[in-house]
Parts: sequence; C-alpha cells; structure tokens
Amino acid sequence: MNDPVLVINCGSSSIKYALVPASPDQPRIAGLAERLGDVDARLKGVDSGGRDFSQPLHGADHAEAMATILERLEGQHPVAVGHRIVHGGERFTRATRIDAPVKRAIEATVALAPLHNPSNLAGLAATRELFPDLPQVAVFDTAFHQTLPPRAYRYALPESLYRRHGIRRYGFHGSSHAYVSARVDALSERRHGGWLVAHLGNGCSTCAVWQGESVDTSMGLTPLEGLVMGTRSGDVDPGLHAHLARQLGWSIERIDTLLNKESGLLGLSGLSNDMRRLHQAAAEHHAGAELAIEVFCYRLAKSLAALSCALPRLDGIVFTGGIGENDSEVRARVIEQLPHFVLRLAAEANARTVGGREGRIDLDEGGRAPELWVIPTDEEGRIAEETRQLLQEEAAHDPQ
Ligand SMILES: Nc1ncnc2c1ncn2[C@@H]1O[C@H](COP(=O)(O)OP(=O)(O)O)[C@@H](O)[C@H]1O
Ligand SMILES: CC(=O)OP(=O)(O)O
Ligand SMILES: [Mg+2]
Repeated sequence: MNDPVLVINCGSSSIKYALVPASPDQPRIAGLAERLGDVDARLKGVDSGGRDFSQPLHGADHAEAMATILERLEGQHPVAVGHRIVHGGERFTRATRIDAPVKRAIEATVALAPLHNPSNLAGLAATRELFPDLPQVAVFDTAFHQTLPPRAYRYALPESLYRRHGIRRYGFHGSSHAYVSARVDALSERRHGGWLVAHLGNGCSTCAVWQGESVDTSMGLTPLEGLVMGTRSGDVDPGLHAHLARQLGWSIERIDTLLNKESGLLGLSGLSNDMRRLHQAAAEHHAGAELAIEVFCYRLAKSLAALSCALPRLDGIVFTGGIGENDSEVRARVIEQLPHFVLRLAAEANARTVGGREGRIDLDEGGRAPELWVIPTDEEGRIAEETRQLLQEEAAHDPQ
C-alpha cells in the first residue's frame, strides 16, 4: 500500500498520467502526451531521476502513446491504476473496481460523453494489457455531483424520459470540484461553507458546493451544457438543433460536431481554442478574439450568479483549471461583472497568483465580503486518493 498509484486521465487527444506516491512528501512523476493522432504528437515529462524525457510521438494514437509512457515508467511498481472516467451515469456514486460488468456499464455511457468515454476506455485497455495483474479502478467525474437535489438535476421534460432513459443533469469535473472545494474548506477560516468553484480548462464548468457537497453545477446530461469552452458551445437555444436540421438540412452528426468541436472560443474567435493565443490576438485588436473573451467572461459571470441561488450563504469564489489558475485578466473581468456580490479583488494578489500558485486574491476585510481564491486543481491526486481508499476498504473486508 506504500507504493504509488498510477493515474491515467485520457482526454480526447491527450493522456495525462501521474505516479502518485502514498505520502505527499515524496516526489510525483507526471507527464502528458498531447496532440495524439496528429503528426506533431509529443510526450512531455520527467523520469524518476528528474531527467526530461520529452520526445516526439510521430502521430501515435492512445494505445501507442500509453506503451511509450509505460516504457518510461519501467522500474516503478504501482499498487493500482486509477482511471479518470468522465461519465458514470446514475449507477456510479463512488470509485469502483473495474470488472467486466463495470466495463460494460462504462461502454454503455459512451453516447453521453462521446469526446471522453471512448478515450477513457482506450486508456483502460492499454493499461490492462501492460499491467494485467494490477487492480484497475474507475473514478468518475459524475460521482461528486450525485448529491444534487432533484430541482437541480431534473430537466423540465416528461418524467418518463428520466425514469426510462436516465435523461437528467449529471455534472462533470467532479474530481476537480471535490479537490478544490475540500482544499478551500481547509485553507479558509470559513470552514464547510458555501463556495462557487469555476473550473476553467479546455472543458469549463461551475459548481456550487455547500458543506462539502455539490448542490448544483453548470454541466448537464453531457459535458456540453453550460459555459463557453475551448471548442464547445455551452448553452444554446435547444431550438437550434431543429432549426439547423430543417432550414439547413444538417444531420445530427454534423450538429454534434459543430457544438462539440467547432464552437466555443474557437468558433467565436475564428482563430483558436487556446485562451493565451486569444489574448495575444486581442492585444492586436483582433475583433473575433476580443468578442470570444468577452462572451466567455460574461457567460461565466452569469453562471456564477445563477448558481449562487443553490447556496444558503456565499463564502467565496474559487478559480481553477488552466485559465482559472493563470489568467488574472479573465478573473478580474468576471468579478467586475458580478457587482451585486460586492466582491473586493486585490489587484496585486490577482496578478501575482498565477503559474500554479495558490492563494487568496481578495482584499481581506474581516469577513464582510465573500472571499476570492485561486487553487490549482489536482485531479490526479484526488483520483489516486480515492483509488487507494477503495483498495484499503477492500483489504479490510477481505484481509488475506
Ligand atoms: N498563462 C495562461 N493564461 C491564460 N490561459 C492559459 C494560460 N495557461 C494555460 N491557459 C489556458 O488553459 C486552457 C487549458 O486548460 P487545462 O486545464 O490545461 O486543460 P485541460 O482541460 O485539458 O486539463 C487553455 O485554454 C489554455 O490557453
Ligand atoms: C468533462 C470535461 O469537460 O472534461 P475536460 O475538461 O477534460 O475536457
Ligand atoms: Mg480538464
């Protein structure tokens, strides 16, 4: 049990991995294979001796990249593999050992998370082959949100669609929201309070957390609902689909591709899904980039204001994910657009708290205003912790 847990987070075009040791004092080996399937696919990371082993992957797919990652981890002896699985439906409320029925249940949710669950399954297949004897554990993005009350998870649709077909809001980025909200509860004097968490990566979602439990979130049946994201539209008029089909003759597949892959920051700007690139272009007055950033910030502020309805008390707002952790301008613009919350941003602390730094970015005025925090997320750490916990519980039940 003192050996590390290997965590695999397979995205649609990337694999993040980490060997997470039992004690936080020991170093973590971590890396990333990105742009998979592309000619400029690349592995970035360091080995156990701290040596950089970044290398080109020449168009490798998930399975090939995984084989290279595991070669680089030679000599390491993980106790288990924890997989990030994006959609777990209503069935999975916590980390679960992956056996044949669990794998079939994950396969059954592919339609609900088409960008994510297929690559999650590819990661599972590859690690199974390379580590046939290790326990494989699924940690679901949806699990943390299983505490949502019906008023938050039900759509205003006929009940039979929920009862017979599971059509409801699920929510995602659960490991991130769980980690960040627990961390702010530990750091802030307002323990177990009401927090709004904004996870802003390639996928973006907000979450209202009350006393450690998710009580509402911006993503829904699929990770498409809610905020403007890198390539995803977030909320659109549900009438859009029928309109595109009737007026332009678009197929369901075409509409799905539009909303998941061609929209969001990329669609609005006509330039890029990468927020850094958009800031560069906006500095040169690129109209599309300026509009994309403006819509992103406004929609995020609206989502935070809406989710505040789920909290009996607002103790603060927490920013995380690549944009949340690094983009002080986006944070400032969002806060500016929430004037009724009377937030007090500390401009200097905001500018300073980037690049993986953790801290408060409000003018601390003795508890009169909600706090503002930046907390770098640790999805891998949370997945490792849940994996280890499950193994310990299994060992306690079956002590040989
Ligand atoms: N210094 C930065 N300033 C602004 N945005 C940044 C910065 N660094 C990363 N980002 C943005 O973070 C996003 C990716 O977030 P990340 O959490 O790494 O993604 P993922 O969801 O794949 O884990 C991209 O839009 C990227 O441009
Ligand atoms: C669920 C989701 O949007 O995940 P990611 O941010 O990794 O794309
Ligand atoms: Mg992410």
